[in-house]
Amino acid sequence: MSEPEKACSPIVWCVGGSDSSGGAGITRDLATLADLGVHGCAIVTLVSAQSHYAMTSSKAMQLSLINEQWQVLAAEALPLCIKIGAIANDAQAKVLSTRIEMLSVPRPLIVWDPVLFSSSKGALSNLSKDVIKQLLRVVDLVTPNTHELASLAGIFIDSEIDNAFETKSEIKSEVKNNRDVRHAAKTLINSGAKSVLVKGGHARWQHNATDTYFTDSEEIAFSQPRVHHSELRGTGCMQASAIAAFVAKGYSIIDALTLANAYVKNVRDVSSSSYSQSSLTGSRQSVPQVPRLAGFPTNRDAFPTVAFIKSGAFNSVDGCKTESDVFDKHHNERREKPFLPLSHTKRGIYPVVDSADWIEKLLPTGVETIQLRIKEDISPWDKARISKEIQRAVALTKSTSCQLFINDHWQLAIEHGAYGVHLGQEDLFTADIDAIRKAGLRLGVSTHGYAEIQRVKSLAPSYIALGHIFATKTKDMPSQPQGIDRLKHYVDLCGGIPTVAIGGINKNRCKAVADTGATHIAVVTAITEAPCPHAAYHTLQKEAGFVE
Ligand SMILES: Cc1ncc(COP(=O)(O)OP(=O)(O)O)c(N)n1
Ligand SMILES: Cc1ncsc1CCOP(=O)(O)O
Ligand SMILES: [Mg+2]
Repeated sequence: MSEPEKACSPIVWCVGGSDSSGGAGITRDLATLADLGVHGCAIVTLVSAQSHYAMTSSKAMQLSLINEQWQVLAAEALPLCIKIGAIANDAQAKVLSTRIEMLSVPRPLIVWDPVLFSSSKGALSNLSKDVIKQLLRVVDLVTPNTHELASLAGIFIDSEIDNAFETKSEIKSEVKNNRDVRHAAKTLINSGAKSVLVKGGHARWQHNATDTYFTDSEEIAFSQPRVHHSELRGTGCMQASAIAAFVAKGYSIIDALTLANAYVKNVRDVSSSSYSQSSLTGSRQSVPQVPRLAGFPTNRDAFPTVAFIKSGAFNSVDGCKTESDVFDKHHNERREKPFLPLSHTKRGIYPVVDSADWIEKLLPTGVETIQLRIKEDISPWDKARISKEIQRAVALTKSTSCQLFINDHWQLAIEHGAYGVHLGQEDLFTADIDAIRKAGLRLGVSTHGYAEIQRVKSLAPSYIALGHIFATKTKDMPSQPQGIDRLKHYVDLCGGIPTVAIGGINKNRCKAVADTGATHIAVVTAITEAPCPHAAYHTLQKEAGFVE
């Protein structure tokens, strides 16, 4: 399948050093951006002479040249994202920090891959603690590996050695397990960093390779099976550039992190397969592994497992001693115990309504799936009344073949023996998922993009809802409408788990939605605001091609 959006290329600036081997640095950044359909501009900070195995020298660009590169680009067009890699010295870092601070709002998202050493083993950067602190505070996302994280956190943790060391690489905090990762990342956040993505490639203590994203309120883990003997250089550059590329293409930051993770996995895979082939034909020793391009990730197996972790969650997961245990447990356990599948395999329109009366009204249409969505913030409902309404809805559908999902109120759905429960992302932190499964109820879960889909797949639910596809006036949505192209990708990513498309779908749009392969189409106003709801239901069924 091709990439979803192919409008004119968005722009990303790359600030960093050249690597003569092409394996890393700004050369790799630009190749990554081009591979993902983004136009890359370059602000070169240093020129390095390096091969895949060694770096012989590196020379910093003059400040005037850094300034001139920035100015000439800014005069033309500001980018949607700026990716920063190696910075040669304090003077350069100060210029960059000042320039970033001067950008007008809304400013580009700034991603800093804090490269200190080249993967071909040589120092690239010699920054003092003060400029590192300043940089950390002006950028939006910093993407250290665990060694770089230790160095960065050490700056803030170890205040007594303040004057004893000149360079940040000499100041280390301990990062030997996931607890240390979390502590060090939190140190950066508490010291003013807006968000940190700690890459797990060097975290040998983890069973999987888990990248963890921290903000002051979130912690999200992206896990892939660990690759043990990769000789590929420049993966950090690729990942940070890919994040910048996906943000520039309009993806949310967590979707950009998910897509970039999948992208790097694909680059690793294609590069290592061509590398092993070259070893069959020639002497492997003399052939360095060079990165190949992989394009927009569309293959399901490239995508990481995603876990959203609430503060304190680690203490409440049985038998888990470390955070990585939690990720593994989360992944494996849910996969082993899927929710019951939907009883009806036929595709259909799925009305979402706010009362048992509506259900009674729509049942004669022969509707096969329906949802009771009572929102206390929209109209005054007390618990007793909600309970009665759910009880009545269950009674109405019991002797029919209609599958009734209850939105939000999972305890009452269990208590009254509903067919299923529909939960939102926030509900997943609080609802007792095991209790719903054990009670034999089906589960549907809302998602709004790649990261949430990957999160929810681990639960093996009865369906995954994908929204909102078009603008809707029924609900204030914090996310952007997804559109048809992305919906197609999401349906594919769900890999056979039934899907429900929702949001702004009406009779004119339901054919395009159905053509994506979404199993069901959920609608509120297309039915509840129609002059004749029965006729509206049948028209939607027909327009979607669900009936002749
Ligand atoms: C089929 C379907 N998809 C999505 C939603 C939205 O559910 P949720 O995220 O729980 O938000 P609220 O509906 O509770 O506002 C849904 N209800 N049904
Ligand atoms: C509950 C909900 N969740 C995502 S969009 C939506 C509302 C869909 O309503 P409509 O079909 O009227 O756009
Ligand atoms: Mg809900």
